[in-house]
Amino acid sequence: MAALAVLRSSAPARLLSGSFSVHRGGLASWQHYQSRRPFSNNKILVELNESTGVAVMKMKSPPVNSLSLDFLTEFSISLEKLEIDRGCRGLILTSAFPKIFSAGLDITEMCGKSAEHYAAFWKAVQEMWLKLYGSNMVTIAAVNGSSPAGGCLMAMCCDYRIMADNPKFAIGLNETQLGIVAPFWFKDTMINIVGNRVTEQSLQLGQMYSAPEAHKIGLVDLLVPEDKVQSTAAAVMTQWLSIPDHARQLTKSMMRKPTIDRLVKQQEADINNFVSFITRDSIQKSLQVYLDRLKQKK
Ligand SMILES: CCCCCCCCCCC/C=C/C(=O)SCCNC(=O)CCNC(=O)[C@H](O)C(C)(C)COP(=O)(O)OP(=O)(O)OC[C@H]1O[C@@H](n2cnc3c(N)ncnc32)[C@H](O)[C@@H]1OP(=O)(O)O
Repeated sequence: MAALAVLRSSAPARLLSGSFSVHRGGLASWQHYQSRRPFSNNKILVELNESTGVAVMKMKSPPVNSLSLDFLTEFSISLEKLEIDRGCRGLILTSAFPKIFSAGLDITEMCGKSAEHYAAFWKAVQEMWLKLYGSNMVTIAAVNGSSPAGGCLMAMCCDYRIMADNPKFAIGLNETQLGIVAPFWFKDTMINIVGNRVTEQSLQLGQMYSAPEAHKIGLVDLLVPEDKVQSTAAAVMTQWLSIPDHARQLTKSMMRKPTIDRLVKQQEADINNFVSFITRDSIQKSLQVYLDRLKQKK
C-alpha cells in the first residue's frame, strides 16, 4: 500500500499519458487504455470515464477468464496505469462474459511446467494481489458470474462486492477440492472479510457458496438482479467517492497494511514454498486428475 501511495503522489498524469498512450477524449466519452506489450492479446478491457474518475475493468479472456501468466501480467500493468493516473479514483472490476467472473488461477500454468515457470507464475499471482488489495482507488467487484479460488481472491481484494442474485453462480476458495492449499495470504484476505471461524471451515472443505449463501456469510456485500450489477456498482461507487480520498485511503491502509506486509516480508520464501509444493508428484497428479475431470464433464 505504501509503495502504491508513493507511486500515486510522484507520477503526474501527464507522464502517464505520454508513456502509456492514454488517449483522452471529450468529457462524456470513454477512454480505452491500449497495452503496448507485444504478447498482449488484450485480455483486459479498461474504460476510464474522465468525468466521473471511474474506470471499469472488464476481464475478457475466453472461455472462463482463467488467470494465466499473460493475463496476470496484463492485469497488473493495467492496474498500475490506473493507480498512477490522478484522474482515476475508482475501479469497477467485472467480467465481459455472462455467467463467469473468473475461473481462478489457470490450472494449466501449474501442471507439467518447469520450476522457473512456476516461480514466475506465482510472482505474478502475488503482484496481482499486492496491487489490487493495496490499491488506493475505491475498488468494487461487480461479480456477474461464478468465481472460484483465484477469482474469489480477486473479488475479495476489492472494497465492496456486488454479486448477481443467481443461485447457480458460486464463489469461494475451493483449493482443497483440487488437492491443493490456499496460501496464508488468501486465507488472511478471507479472514478480514468473514472472520476466522467461517474461513477455517470454508478452507478446509474447499467450500463454494451460491450467491445467496455468500451474501448470508458476508462474503459478498450486496445481491442484485443480473441486469443491475453494473448500474448498482456505479451507484455504490458514487457513494464511496463522496468520502475525501486522503481520509478513506489512510483508513484502508491502516486496515490492510499488516496483511500486506506479511507477504511483502516473505515474498521470496512464499515463491519457494509454492514451487516446492506444486512440483510434488502427488500434487501434479491431483491437478491433472482435476483438469481431466473438468474437460470430461461435457
Ligand atoms: C503448505 C502450504 C503451501 C501452499 C503453497 C501454495 C499451493 C498452491 C496454491 C494454489 C492456489 C490456487 C488457486 C486457484 O485459483 S486454482 C483454480 C481453481 N479453479 C477451479 O476449480 C475452477 C474450475 N472451473 C470450473 O469450475 C468451471 O470451468 C467454471 C464454473 C469456471 C465454468 O464452467 P463452464 O461449464 O462454463 O465451463 P467449462 O467447465 O466447460 O470450462 C471451459 C473450459 O475452460 C477450462 N477451465 C475451466 N477452469 C479452468 C482453470 N481454472 N484453469 C484452466 N482451465 C480451466 C475447462 O477445462 C474447459 O476447457 P476445454 O474447453 O478445453 O474443455
